[in-house]
Amino acid sequence: MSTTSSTSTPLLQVKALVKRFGGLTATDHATLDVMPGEIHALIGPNGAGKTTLIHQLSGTLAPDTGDIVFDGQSLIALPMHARVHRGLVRSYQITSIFKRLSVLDNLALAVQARSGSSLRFWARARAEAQRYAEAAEVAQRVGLGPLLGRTAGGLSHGEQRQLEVGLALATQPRLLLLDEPMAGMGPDESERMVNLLLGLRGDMTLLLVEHDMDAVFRLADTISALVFGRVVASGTPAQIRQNADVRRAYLGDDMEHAA
Ligand SMILES: Nc1ncnc2c1ncn2[C@@H]1O[C@H](COP(=O)(O)OP(=O)(O)OP(=O)(O)O)[C@@H](O)[C@H]1O
Repeated sequence: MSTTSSTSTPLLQVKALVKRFGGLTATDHATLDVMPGEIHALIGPNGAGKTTLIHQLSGTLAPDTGDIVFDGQSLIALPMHARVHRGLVRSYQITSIFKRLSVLDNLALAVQARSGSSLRFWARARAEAQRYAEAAEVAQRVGLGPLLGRTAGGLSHGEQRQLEVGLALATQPRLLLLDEPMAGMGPDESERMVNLLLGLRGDMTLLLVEHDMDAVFRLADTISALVFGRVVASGTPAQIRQNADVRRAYLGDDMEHAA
């Protein structure tokens, strides 16, 4: 895994991505840079093309034109698993929750999926102990430390979303893509997720799509706003709050409330 990126070089460069569905242009020369170690939020009104953009980054959708450069290399020709191998991971794209298994077993399986199991017999027991230790560490990071033995299917909605982030973390991403991590959460669950994501800042790079503006403005180092498939602004939360195009797109509503 390369660690050559300097802080002034973007980890991810999204270059003029165009994706059309028939007559509809869902992403229209979408362009943005994600810097290493930052929390970058992608916002935009409903139907702006946020999910379509994330799908193109993860490799589930191929753009019509444009480029995606990760750590200096184009990913455009690479399938999803090869992007994951390079460290570009979308939460719950690799592993989904096994509801009848425990939190710890779920995470241990995700660690195993990353590390493979081509070891000789005599080394397997030690590897398994290491896997479970790492799984327990990940559980701690996502706030599920006290729930290691709990069956995943019995977790609350918010806890299951925490586990999904944990499953992605177990693959040791360099850049983690999160599509609406706060969706369907109550205030307490959202607060826990915000704190969880703040705890990851610096250790990895996060690109998240989120409608909860309070969460976005608390979390993000950089915000990019997508309107009709175009990135109309990219900047600090203060810059985005003041941006006329962004305010127009939201008709002032959510922006006014975002602290
Ligand atoms: N597979 C598809 N086929 C046809 N049109 C699609 C497809 N996927 C998305 N679209 C359209 O592309 C546009 C962008 O959709 P997308 O889901 O990316 O927006 P979004 O910003 O994520 O919206 P939301 O915030 O509501 O989730 C929408 O008009 C949507 O209807």
